Amino acid sequence: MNPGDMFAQIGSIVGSLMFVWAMFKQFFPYQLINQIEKRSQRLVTYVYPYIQITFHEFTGERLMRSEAYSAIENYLSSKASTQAKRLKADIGKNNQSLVLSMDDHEEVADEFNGVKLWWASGKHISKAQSTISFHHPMSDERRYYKLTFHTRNRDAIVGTYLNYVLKEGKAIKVKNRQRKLYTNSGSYWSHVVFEHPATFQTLAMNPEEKEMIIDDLITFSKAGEFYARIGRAWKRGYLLYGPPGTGKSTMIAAMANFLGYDLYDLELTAVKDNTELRKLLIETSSKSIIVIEDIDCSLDLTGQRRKKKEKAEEEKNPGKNQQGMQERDAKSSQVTLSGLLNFIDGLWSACGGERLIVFTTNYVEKLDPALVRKGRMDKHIELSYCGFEAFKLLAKNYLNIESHHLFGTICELLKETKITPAEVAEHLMPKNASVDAEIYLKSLIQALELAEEDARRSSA
Ligand SMILES: Nc1ncnc2c1ncn2[C@@H]1O[C@H](COP(=O)(O)OP(=O)(O)OP(=O)(O)O)[C@@H](O)[C@H]1O
Ligand SMILES: [Mg+2]
Repeated sequence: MNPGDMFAQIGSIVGSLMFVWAMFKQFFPYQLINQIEKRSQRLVTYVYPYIQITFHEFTGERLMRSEAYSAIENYLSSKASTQAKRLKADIGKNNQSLVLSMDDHEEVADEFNGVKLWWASGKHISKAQSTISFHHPMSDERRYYKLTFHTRNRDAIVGTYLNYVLKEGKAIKVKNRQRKLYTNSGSYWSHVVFEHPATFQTLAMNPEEKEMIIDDLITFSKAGEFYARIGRAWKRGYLLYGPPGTGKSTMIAAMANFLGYDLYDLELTAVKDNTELRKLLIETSSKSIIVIEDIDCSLDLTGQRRKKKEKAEEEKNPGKNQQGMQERDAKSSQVTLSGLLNFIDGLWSACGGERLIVFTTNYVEKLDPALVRKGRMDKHIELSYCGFEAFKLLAKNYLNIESHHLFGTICELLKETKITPAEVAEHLMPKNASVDAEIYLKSLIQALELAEEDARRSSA
């Protein structure tokens, strides 16, 4: 008998059995049917030693999309793109790249610590036509993922693997999300899409220092368990200082791009008091960088000290200074830097999730040493005038050259002149279609010579 005939016969036998079973069910008591079904289930488990777990797209409330389902979808997207034959493509949340996922009724295999398992995608189509489905013909399809694995691996899969899948899936989601730049007006955040092109590759600065910062960021972003173990908030403070145009803001954008974090640009002068500040800080999400630019301008950094001094004077000459103090209090924002730092310590310990806080200033010497001591701000980074290494990177980025006979002259001039990367970039910026590097380099040399002469004249 050929296989075709054999299957045809088996098919007809199964068909007749099912018919008999349906008849049987109508005439015999419910308890008996239940018993038979239970036993046959046990027999199937014996012959088919695999466990299946189903993850539905919508759980509980019909319209709540399951978090597990979307994490699995993200997790499987890379596997699907290499294994599945039928894929679905959609534009990602960042609006920039296509995200692939497996189409319905596809299967991909995965391996975890030597255990093999299979993921299959499927969908149920509900027959009931609801009013919703009239407008959204797709809404009656309920998708799901089914995980199949051998019974003997139950502990490894249920215990470790599933957690691993969820964690990975969520991490991929964070990486693919569209990032935002938040700014506050008063005590409300509003946001725009964050699409700053700055990266550490394009940031001109001392290469070793850059490497150190990148290492620091990587260590921080992976240290969740460490911070939890030592019982501290998962946060890190940076103070970026240096003259205008040395790349402080650019570095913040590069940090956000590198870590895939959102940016919160906190304008402290718009914040009325500490209560508003607390509200704003509580509303920041995890995986974000809170930026406070020019702290020396936005806060009365020496406020507490001055008040102490005035208080002492007030005690000496009662009545004399009172009016002045009240006026100043009313005028300036009531937010203090120490208040801010205390909030951050207290609040974020309770919120969880990683956050960076970055302060920038042009005048580091103006800051109260007690407030910027290590521990409060973990890392102080100086961004300074353009050195030769930084210049070479700018020349490569702007003019696409790695060496030139004028580099020697520029190297010498840079040693004696203070010029910011922003100014150098200005000279190297292509101004017309012809990209003759020499013209731009000569213009830079001219500017450097002028600056050098100025410096010599003013010191004389
Ligand atoms: N280190 C750098 N590497 C590459 N480009 C830079 C660098 N520094 C400055 N630039 C260029 O100069 C412009 C101004 O830099 P940026 O705004 O980062 O300076 P800043 O230090 O934040 O200045 P400010 O103190 O005035 O806020 C940037 O758009 C960038 O193109
Ligand atoms: Mg800036």
